[in-house]
Amino acid sequence: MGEYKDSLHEFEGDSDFFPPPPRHRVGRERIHIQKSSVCSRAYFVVVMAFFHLYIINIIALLLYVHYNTGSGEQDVPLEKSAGSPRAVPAEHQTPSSTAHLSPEMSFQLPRLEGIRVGHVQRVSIVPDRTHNMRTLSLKPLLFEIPGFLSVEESNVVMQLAQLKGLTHSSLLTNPDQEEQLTQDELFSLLDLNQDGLLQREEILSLSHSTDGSWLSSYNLRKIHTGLETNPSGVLSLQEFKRVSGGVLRYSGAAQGLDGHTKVRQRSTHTRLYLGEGTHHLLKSVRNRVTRLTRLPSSLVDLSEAMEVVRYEQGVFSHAHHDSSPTHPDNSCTHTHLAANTSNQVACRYLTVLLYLNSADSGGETSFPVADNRTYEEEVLGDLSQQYCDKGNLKVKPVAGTALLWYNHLSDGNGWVGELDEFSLHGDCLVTRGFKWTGSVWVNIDPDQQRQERYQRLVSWHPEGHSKTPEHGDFHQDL
Ligand SMILES: O=C(O)CCC(=O)C(=O)O
Ligand SMILES: [Fe+2]
Repeated sequence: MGEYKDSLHEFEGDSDFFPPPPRHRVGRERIHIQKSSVCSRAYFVVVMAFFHLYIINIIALLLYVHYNTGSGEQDVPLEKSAGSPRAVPAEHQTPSSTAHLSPEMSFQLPRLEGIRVGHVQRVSIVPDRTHNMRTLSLKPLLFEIPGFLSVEESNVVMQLAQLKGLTHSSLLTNPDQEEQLTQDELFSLLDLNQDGLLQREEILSLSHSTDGSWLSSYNLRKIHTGLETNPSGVLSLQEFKRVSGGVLRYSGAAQGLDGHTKVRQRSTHTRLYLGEGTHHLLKSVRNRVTRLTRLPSSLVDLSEAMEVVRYEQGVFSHAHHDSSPTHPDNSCTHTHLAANTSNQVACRYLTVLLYLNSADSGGETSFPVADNRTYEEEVLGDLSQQYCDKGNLKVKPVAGTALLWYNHLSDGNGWVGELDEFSLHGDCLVTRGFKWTGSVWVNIDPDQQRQERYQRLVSWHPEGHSKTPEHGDFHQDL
């Protein structure tokens, strides 16, 4: 402190040394002007700096909002171009626009974002209007789109299905076929990867067979318990026969809830082709699915035909997955032409389920483990109808509403990854009236190269040009 004072005094002394500035007005003003110009320059620099920062912030904010809400992108379908998805304005998209995957490009499948449960985003699936899409769950990634079809359009789809003719699934037409599947055959059906052993994933995923029959919860539990208590954690054919103890039956008419197989009964179905040459409404359904999912149209175009199902009162199906676990030994039913393996499984990357009417009562679609992280422990034993009462999420059928969910996770590189076990779902008992649905499955092989080989194969043309695939015959009778 003392030092400070001294130096201060020194300074004061020094200042006395200099003659005081002339005490006239002009001099004082000049000094004043110099000071204020320095101040205003500094002030100007600071203000400009803040102004620039402000502008930069605004630009950054606008960019953030643009890219995070997908504004502009939300309303357009994606088409593949030069190796990356490119936004194509809705009005430029034609029903025949195709986006072919090419082997030299590492294409990434666009995937919708759920953000959070209850989040609503606007989507454009038909020109000149938008729809609300609500996130129902994140695991599985599941959305609801009311008004995907108008009520009139839904009626037309039901009429088209009736015109085509609705049939019972082949195994169910003859109740005498009940005992026709032996345990060996059933084992072979369950053994998805055909390695001669039943793994837990196989039992979890294949409670659903391609013929529309379902294993009962009783049988599933029995097999699962046998598998869990087996030290090896898998079941050979002999072990399978031992644990299933002869009571196992696979197909046939319903046998009540006494623990035996109960199958989807009194439901009839047909397939409606969505490709070129079909009814314009069905082509429009395909285009809406393409625009909603933002997948390349070639993937949607080459997918299986829409399945229309009519459920009568008293009908339900057990919980199941629409797709199959990814396994190198499996080939997808849709791409097996381009594969060497003999084991074919359904590869359905996503499902778009259309409610064609509002069932009078019951008939909800239940996702028993949606967003439930404790599912492993509690669900498998409850794959019977109880999943309806206990299910985490139940969606009531409303005419024209569509559900979209992903049956597979992403593999982290923008392609199809593991089966999402949380996509387990089933339809609850229709307690009054009828229920009509249309299921559109987009088939994508988890093996990207095989998918590409397949697409090259089906779009091959004798003149050497790859053309829009003419696959009418190919899919007509799926
Ligand atoms: O009808 C439903 O609610 C679900 C139908 C379904 O899951 C299916 O057909 O795979
Ligand atoms: Fe399903």
